[in-house]
Amino acid sequence: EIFSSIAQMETMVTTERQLADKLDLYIAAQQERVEFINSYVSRLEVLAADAAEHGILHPAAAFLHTVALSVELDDLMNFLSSFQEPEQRLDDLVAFREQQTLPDKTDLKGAAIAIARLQDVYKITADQFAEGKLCDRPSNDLESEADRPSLTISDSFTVANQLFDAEQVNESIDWFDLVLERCAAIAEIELDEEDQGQDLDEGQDLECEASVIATSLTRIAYANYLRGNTTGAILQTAEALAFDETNQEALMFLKIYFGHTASEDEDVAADSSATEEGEAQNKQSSQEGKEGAAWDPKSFYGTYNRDIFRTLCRADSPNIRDSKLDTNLRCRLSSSNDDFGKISPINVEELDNFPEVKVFRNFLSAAEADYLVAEGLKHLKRSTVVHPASLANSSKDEQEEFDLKAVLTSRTAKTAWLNHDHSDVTAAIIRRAQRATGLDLNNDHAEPMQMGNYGIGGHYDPHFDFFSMEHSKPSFGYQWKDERLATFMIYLTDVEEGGATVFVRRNLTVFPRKGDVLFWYNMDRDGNGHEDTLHAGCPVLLGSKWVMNLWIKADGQELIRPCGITSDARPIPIMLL
Ligand SMILES: O=C(O)CCC(=O)C(=O)O
Ligand SMILES: [Fe+2]
Repeated sequence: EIFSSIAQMETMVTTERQLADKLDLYIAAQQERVEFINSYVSRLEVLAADAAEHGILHPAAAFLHTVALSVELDDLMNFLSSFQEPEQRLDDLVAFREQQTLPDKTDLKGAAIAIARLQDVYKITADQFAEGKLCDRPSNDLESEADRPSLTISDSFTVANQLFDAEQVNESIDWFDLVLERCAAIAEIELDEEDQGQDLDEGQDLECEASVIATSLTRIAYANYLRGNTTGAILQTAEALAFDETNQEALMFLKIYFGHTASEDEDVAADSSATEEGEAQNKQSSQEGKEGAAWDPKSFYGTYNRDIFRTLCRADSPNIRDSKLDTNLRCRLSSSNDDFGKISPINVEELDNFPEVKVFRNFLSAAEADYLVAEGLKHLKRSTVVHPASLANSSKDEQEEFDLKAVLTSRTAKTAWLNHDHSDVTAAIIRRAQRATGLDLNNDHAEPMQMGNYGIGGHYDPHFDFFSMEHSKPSFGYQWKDERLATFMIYLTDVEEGGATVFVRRNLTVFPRKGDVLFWYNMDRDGNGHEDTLHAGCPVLLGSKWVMNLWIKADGQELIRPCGITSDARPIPIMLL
C-alpha cells in the first residue's frame, strides 16, 4: 500500500501528471476515429434524405448510393478494424498502470480508517474534516482557507461506506449524517431555484441520487439497531426504502430486525455497551480479539487509558502530568569525559527518571537528517510489528495476513533498514550516539538503523519496544542478549501537527523536532521489561513524519550499565567496585 507513507504518496504526483498525458493521447485517438465515422454517417444521411425526396432515378444518384454502400462501407470497416491507435493507447495505459505502484482498495480502506482515527484522537467532526479544518490554529500555511482541500458529498459518502464496510459502524455514522445533511441543504436550494425557474446543478443531483440517500439511511439505521434501538432502525429503514425500494441491504436488514423480539433488544443493548467499554480501555485489543487471534496484545501490553492517550496526543491539558515527577529532572551539556565531548558537548534534557527518558537536542544537523530521509526513501517497505510467538512458525500467508492487519490497525508506517556502515555519515552518527548514550554500539550490540515514515494518519499504537516482560521467559523467539535495552530515536523531520511520541503511563508527551533524539531505557535494572515504557506514536495530523530508531541491545552493556537486584536499583559506580 501507498497510504502508509507520506513520502511515497508524494511521488504519486508525477504519476498523476503522466496518467493525464496518456489519457489525452487516448482521447485524441478516439476523436480521430469518431470523426471518420461521423463523416460517413453524414454522407449516408445526405444520400438517404435525397433518395427520400427524389427517388433514385438519376444514374449518377444510383452510382453514389452504390459507392457509399460498397467501397465506402468497406473503407469504413477497414478503417475501424485497422485503425489501432486507440487500442494501442489503451494497451499503453494498461502497461503503464502495471508498472506503477498505485493505491488500491486496501489503501482506500486504510485511508478511511486513518481519517476516523484522526477524528477520534484530535476531536474532529466529519463536517470539519470535509471542509479541511483540522485544528483551531489558523496560523498554519497549509491551513489557509483557499488552499484547504475539501471533500465533496461523494467523497464523504465514500469515507462513510469504507468505514462501514471495515466494521467501524459508529465511526461511519458521522459521515452518513453529513451526506444526508448536505443533500438536504441542496434539496432546499433546488426548491428555491425551481421556484425562480433556474436550472438545477446536474453534478450535485447525481451526488444525492436516491440510492445514496437510501444507503445512508439504511446504514445509520443499522447503527441504531446495534445500539439496541430496533424499532427506530425499522422505521428508518422503511424511510430508506421509500427512497429506493430496490435497496437489497435495507431489505436484508429488515428481515433481521423483524426477527428480533423486544426481549432480545435488551441483549443487543447490553452487548454493544460492553464493546464500548472495552474500546475505551484498549480499542486495538478489542478489535484484534474479535478476529479470534491466538495472541492477545492486551495481555502483553496490559491496558491503558484511551482518554489519557488522546489527551496526551493533543497536549491540550498541560497539568495532566504530576509535577512531583519532574522535581529531580535536569538539563545539562554532557561532555562524556572525552576531548571530543569537550569541543562538542551533547545537549541533554531529562524528561523522566523511572523509566529514564531523555532528549538530546539538536543531535543531528538538518543536512544529516535530510540525508537519512533520502537514504530511507530509497529502501522503504511496509513496516510490520514483531510477530507474536504463535505466528513465528506459521505459513507465509498467515504471517502476511497478520502484517496486513497490523498495518491497517496498530501501525501505519513504512520502514527501511540501514547498516551502521552504510556510509561515512551513518558511521559518524553511530559514533556520536555512542558518545551520547555511553553504551557500546559496536560488535552487533545494536540493531541496524530503522528509518520510518508515517502516512495519512500514520501512528503506532501503545507498545513496548522490548520483547519479553520477564527476562527469564524469552518471547518472540528472542534471547535476552538481543533484548532492546534502550531505544535511541531520532526525529528526522518537524511535523506540522500531531505525531507526538507519548508515554501513556507517565503522562509524558514529546513532540518531534528535526534533529532531536528521544532516548530511553526499556528495561529495568533487574533485567525485566519496564512496563511504564508503554509508548505510542500519535497519528500524524499534518505533515510527514520521519524517525530513525536505533535499538541498543542488552548484550555488551553488562559492565556499562550493571544489573541490580531490584527493578529500581541505582547503578554502583564502576570505580567503587
Ligand atoms: O514514532 C514514534 O514516535 C514512536 C515510534 C516507536 O515507538 C517505534 O517505532 O517503536
Ligand atoms: Fe516503540
